[in-house]
Amino acid sequence: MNAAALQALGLRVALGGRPVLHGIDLAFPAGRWTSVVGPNGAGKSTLLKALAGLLPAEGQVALLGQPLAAWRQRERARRLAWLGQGEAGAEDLTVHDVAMLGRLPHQPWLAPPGPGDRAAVEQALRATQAWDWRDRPLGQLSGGERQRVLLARALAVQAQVLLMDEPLANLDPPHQSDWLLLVRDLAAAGRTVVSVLHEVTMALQADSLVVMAQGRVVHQGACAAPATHRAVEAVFDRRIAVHAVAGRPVALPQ
Ligand SMILES: Nc1ncnc2c1ncn2[C@@H]1O[C@H](COP(=O)(O)OP(=O)(O)OP(=O)(O)O)[C@@H](O)[C@H]1O
Repeated sequence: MNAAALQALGLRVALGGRPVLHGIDLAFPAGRWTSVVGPNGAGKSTLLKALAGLLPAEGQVALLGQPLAAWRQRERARRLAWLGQGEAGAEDLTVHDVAMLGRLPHQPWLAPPGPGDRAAVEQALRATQAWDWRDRPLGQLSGGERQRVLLARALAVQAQVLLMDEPLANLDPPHQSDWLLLVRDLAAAGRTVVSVLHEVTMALQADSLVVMAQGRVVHQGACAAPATHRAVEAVFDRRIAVHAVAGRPVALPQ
């Protein structure tokens, strides 16, 4: 049994005076990729932000066995990488400099990047096939190209835990496949990945699935388990059905 790399206990969040998460208990084991699915407004992004400590929340989040609040900020930033949804800013920075932002938690205050930082950035940009644009400003890239740079920034952190909100946004099918291979490699190397995905078929390629509705977890289980497939169909009002194609679960519209 794997120890939980990230854990939520009784997690509650209110936004604009309205409860959005109603007491979430979840454990994300080390070396596993978990996807989170559910209808619009279910609270998936809010959950991910609360797990990253980006929102005020009641209850507890533990990262690698320590409460989130007990970590020093830089130490925490080395261990938990974040890829948000539709992130703006840094338009004038080059692709290389954007990816280098992922190394900030590793660098002494005001020190220039060292060889280890440059190697991590090159590796991350090559992994997302963004290395060739390293001198271009972020603001000149297409939506999918930009997403690959932001993914590289998250990879460059080399964190034990990666949280990604809609990482496939704007990615074409080959780069979605690349992302899948990348995430599997990360999990095989002992990292913990949690991704919020609208692409249910992609989500079902994970190790385990969290199904959310109305601010609650309605199911958590292995992606291969028939009970998980039934929970996915139910949460989307049976407008999709999960079938096995070439031995893998695939969600098709009804
Ligand atoms: N700043 C806010 N103030 C008030 N309510 C908010 C705020 N942000 C989000 N909400 C509400 O919280 C609920 C959960 O939002 P969240 O973005 O977590 O859902 P989601 O499952 O990620 O949705 P989607 O699939 O549409 O991205 C929604 O009902 C949303 O309207």
